Amino acid sequence: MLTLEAEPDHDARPFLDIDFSGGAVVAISGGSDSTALLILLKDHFRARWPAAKLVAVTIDHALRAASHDEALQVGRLCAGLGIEHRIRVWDGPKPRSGIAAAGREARYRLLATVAREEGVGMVVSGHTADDQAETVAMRLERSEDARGLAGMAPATLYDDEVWIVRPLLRLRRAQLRDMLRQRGVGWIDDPTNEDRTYERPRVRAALDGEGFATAMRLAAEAARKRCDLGARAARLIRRHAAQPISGLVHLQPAFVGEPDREAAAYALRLLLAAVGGLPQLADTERAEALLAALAEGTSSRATLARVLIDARRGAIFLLREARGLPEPMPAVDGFLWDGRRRITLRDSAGSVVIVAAGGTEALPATGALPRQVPKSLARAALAAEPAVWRDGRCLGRQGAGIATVPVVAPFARFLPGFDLEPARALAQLAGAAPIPYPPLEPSSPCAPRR
Ligand SMILES: Nc1ncnc2c1ncn2[C@@H]1O[C@H](COP(=O)(O)OP(=O)(O)OP(=O)(O)O)[C@@H](O)[C@H]1O
Repeated sequence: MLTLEAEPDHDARPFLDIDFSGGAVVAISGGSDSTALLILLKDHFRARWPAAKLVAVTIDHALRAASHDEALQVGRLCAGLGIEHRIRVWDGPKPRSGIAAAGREARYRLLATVAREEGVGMVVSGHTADDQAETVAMRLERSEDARGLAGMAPATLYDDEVWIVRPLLRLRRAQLRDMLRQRGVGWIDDPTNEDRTYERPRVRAALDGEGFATAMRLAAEAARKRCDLGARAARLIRRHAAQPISGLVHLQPAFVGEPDREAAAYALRLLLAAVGGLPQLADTERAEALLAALAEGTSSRATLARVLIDARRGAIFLLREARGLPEPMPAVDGFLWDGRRRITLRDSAGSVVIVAAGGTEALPATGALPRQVPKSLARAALAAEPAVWRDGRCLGRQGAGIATVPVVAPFARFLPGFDLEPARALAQLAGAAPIPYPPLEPSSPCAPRR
């Protein structure tokens, strides 16, 4: 049996550092890994968290004829174990290409919805070391950004609210299958897992023992590096960045002279993504080139990753560029507006309200602007902010029971635990709600200092 730099007893007790007091939703497809997860969790809850809620959920992707019956089969397994089981069907339109990614997105959305309905803050998934090694191998092949080589995080915050926890990331699939066989529990083999027209099954088939060990070693190194770099960048953001008015970030010129160049470039990539409202960080080379240009200290204007960078004597400003802003649209609860704001409806039933860019009406009187903020930039930044309109009248940032709540753009949908420190710094900068702690003990990889 292969163990992976395991902490003592980790393999035998994968749930040891997880706080289940708030209960858990178990994501179970019926495959071997999630079936093993369910069995092990059931034991763990009985022994350690007898009063906590455990609910199993199967998503029927409705892509194969057998999926409905398989979901019912999982329901019977759960009934035998005395665990509540829910089935949710992905019944939206299915894209022709990118079906795996769309399915994953729908799955997390449906799982998180059940967690909210059940009043549980955590979804537990059965991702294993095999899944992790495959993920890293695929990212290596695509020569993605080095931070992606960290693979899947032990805990990822979804939609600012629900933690997706992956306790089996250091266990091998073969170990789990052995355990199931010993207990006489069967599982469902999804034919898609063997279908080599898909990338993952191809990578899986090609990954031998050595490839597996290499991928896991790379992942561990990349995770350490990503946490460390993130913490250094977070310090620079806290030290040098401020948001004098909504949508406008002010960077002190000393930022570009910071000796930790790697952290400064990373901080700039994070800031650009946050201001531009993008889920992915700006390109490293371009961010480094921008940093070098800014370090020359001359007045300049540039755009990168939907952000206008305005450097002038004594200040650098970042604001969302005016191009490509969302069209006016009806307000929908939970909608991520331009990647930067979450629309929340409190009590606006029935009223037709449009959220559109163009909040210049919200511009404070010139006297109220902080001294270092040029009026033209303030105006441009506020024009790229959302505003609530009703019957042709602008109600400002909020009104008619609608609020446009700031979120940390690169992490608004998925915040991998590796990135908690920079996400916290960006949340503070944007005036977003503080990011909740993961349900992990502080000794876990990337659990933040409290
Ligand atoms: N249809 C589904 N319903 C609920 N959870 C799912 C579903 N598909 C995947 N998951 C969750 O995501 C994890 C990883 O997904 P992946 O596609 O690798 O699993 P799988 O091959 O379908 O099944 P398993 O991981 O159980 O062997 C699963 O272990 C499970 O926790």
